[in-house]
Amino acid sequence: MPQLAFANSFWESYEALEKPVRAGVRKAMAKFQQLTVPELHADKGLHLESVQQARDPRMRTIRINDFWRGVVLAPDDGSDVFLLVNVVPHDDAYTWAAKRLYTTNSATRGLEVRNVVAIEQLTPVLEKAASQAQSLLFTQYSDTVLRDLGIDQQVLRAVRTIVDKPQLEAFGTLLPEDQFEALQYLAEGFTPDEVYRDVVAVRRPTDASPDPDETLAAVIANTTSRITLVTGPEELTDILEKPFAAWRVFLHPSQRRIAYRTSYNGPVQVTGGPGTGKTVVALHRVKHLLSRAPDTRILLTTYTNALAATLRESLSLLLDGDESLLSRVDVTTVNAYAHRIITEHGGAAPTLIGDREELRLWQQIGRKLGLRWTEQFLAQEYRHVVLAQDIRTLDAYRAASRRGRGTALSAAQRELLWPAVEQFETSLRTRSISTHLRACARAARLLAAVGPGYDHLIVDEAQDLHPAQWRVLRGAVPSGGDDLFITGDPHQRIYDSRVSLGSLGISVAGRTNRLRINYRSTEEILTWSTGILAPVSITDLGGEGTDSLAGYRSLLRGRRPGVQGHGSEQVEVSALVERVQEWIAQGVRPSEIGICTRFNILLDKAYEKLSAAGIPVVRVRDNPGPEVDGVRLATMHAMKGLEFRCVAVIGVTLSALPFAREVTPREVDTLQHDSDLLRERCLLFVACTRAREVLQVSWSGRPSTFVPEPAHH
Ligand SMILES: Nc1ncnc2c1ncn2[C@@H]1O[C@H](COP(=O)(O)OP(=O)(O)OP(=O)(O)O)[C@@H](O)[C@H]1O
Repeated sequence: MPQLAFANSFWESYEALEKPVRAGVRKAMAKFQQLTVPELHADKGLHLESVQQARDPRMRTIRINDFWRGVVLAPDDGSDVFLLVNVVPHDDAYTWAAKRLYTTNSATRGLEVRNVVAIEQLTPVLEKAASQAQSLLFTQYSDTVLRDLGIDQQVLRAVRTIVDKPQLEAFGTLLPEDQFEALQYLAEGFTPDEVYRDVVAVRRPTDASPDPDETLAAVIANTTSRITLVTGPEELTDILEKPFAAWRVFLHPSQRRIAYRTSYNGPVQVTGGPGTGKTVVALHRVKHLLSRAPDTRILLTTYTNALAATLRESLSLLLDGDESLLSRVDVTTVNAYAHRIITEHGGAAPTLIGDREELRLWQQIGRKLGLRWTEQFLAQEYRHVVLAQDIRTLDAYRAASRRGRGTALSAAQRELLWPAVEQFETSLRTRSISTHLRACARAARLLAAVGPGYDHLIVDEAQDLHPAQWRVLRGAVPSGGDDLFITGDPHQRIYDSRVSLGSLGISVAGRTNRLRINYRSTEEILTWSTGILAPVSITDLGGEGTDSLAGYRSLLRGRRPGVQGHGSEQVEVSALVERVQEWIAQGVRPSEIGICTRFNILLDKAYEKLSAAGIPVVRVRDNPGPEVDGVRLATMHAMKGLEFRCVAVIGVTLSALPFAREVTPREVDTLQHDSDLLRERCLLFVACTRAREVLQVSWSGRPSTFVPEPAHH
């Protein structure tokens, strides 16, 4: 019986097909599993036919319905794996197929495809242009170096014409995949050795010796990063019927290398810009760790309840709903975990209060003690010094470093301030209430006494955790190999937390990894959004150095973000309604549209106007499941970790971002002032990077100064 394999180029077209066409694809595919090779060739319905003047003699098309044809690579070497590469409208199928050539990469031994006709046509033209060019992108690498990385003769000739990175990217869709990727890495400044390690070695089978008789089946088996092989009928049904989540199967080698490394001898850190697949890598790491021992217990944490719910769903998808595996993983937020520890080991858990109530309490205490400091200052001192360092006595407070705080406090002032801390804590205790962070501090102490409850801990969205929360996490697993796997992006810090992981006993030295390819957004969205952060520098995840988005890129292309000012808020909201109607008319499902604002007030207005126009709307904070219809509305904070095909960020006005009330005045504390401003800026960055295909940013009156030039005038 022949076997069937799917190239990732197929999924992109399959996902966009209408239901009846998909059913046609399934039916056609099933035949490949039922018929013998001669029967396949003879089957009238399938109508497997060769493509005239095809550059690759193995190209065939099959009938899906009157309008659609599948493009198949058929083995001609006696092996029996057929590769389904695309689904294309009838008239285009032959031209598409005729131009493509599949070859084996000499270094990775994987199957790659190129648009051979286009490369032939373009190269002479580009050679002419290149002879005039000031400099060329790959001059510093010899032919031998490039050949060792798998670059073949035709590509080499093309490579010698490439002037700069944009030209390389433009060429990208024509070039064989592995070769293109090796070139991209070189263009990013990686050394040939690094490229060999990260792109070639990870794919190359260990026993790969040049074998001229290698069959198509063998080469397909080498190409796990781009091709899925389907063996049985159930597997076929399964793969074609489930919503296709590419990330379940096609990890980028840089992702795979991190997620499936057998073991690490301590905490691991994975960073990368928005949409680079950090969460995906975290999920695959869970899968790997589960497979290593039959009784390991894993804790997977994230920042919000909504994200925890999504993580649970994704994990179930990745583990095929296998309860024996899922039952060994707890997915929760750090705060919820702390709460559980307190109820399990410390008796009744306190009622938790929010920031506003906390400030009110500090205000009362400050007044009662006649202190000159504002309630903000007291709350920040408590958060960034007392809780951050787990300080419990005046002596400890006297000796404490106040690094990161912008105003000095003399010994006398500390003595004056400390009674406020004591009163605050007493007041919480007597009323059986607590702040989230103080509850975490308590949970960390309890954990230290009872000992860790898990073997491995995976932490997603790590950039916003406070030292008190890190102490809880540190206590949840024993120190040692594969204890902590930490993913996060310091560019997305939107809460006021600063940590030094090293000082919390979490050393990731020698175990840091960075992801650079964005799988979520188009390059246009990414470039524009990155502009928001251009003027600032960002402290890295561990709190010791700085981080950057160098080399961060997307392979997706689309429209440039729409950036628009309006005369009034009312006009802005009306424009929003029209835009959403347009998107829906274009076939975008309401649940694939996200709308966000800095404040709930504007969000409520948008809610009303959209509902009045008959558009279904739901609020993200109500945790609508994926099956619930309706445009998603959220504040920028609640957008963390989510993604939508179309995103409208509205109300990006001068007075909303930065929001003055959330920014500590410079004269109260300069460092806090700067960090508050940065946090507001990151908030806009987070909001904009939720968009997959379309981003629309708007304001009324004057725009926020965070909106990158030239839109901002
Ligand atoms: N190897 C892959 N192949 C295809 N899609 C991928 C791959 N890796 C990630 N994705 C997709 O890219 C999107 C972003 O992934 P993910 O949410 O893991 O990124 P992230 O780095 O955690 O983002 P953020 O920091 O913005 O929360 C998701 O839609 C995910 O399914």
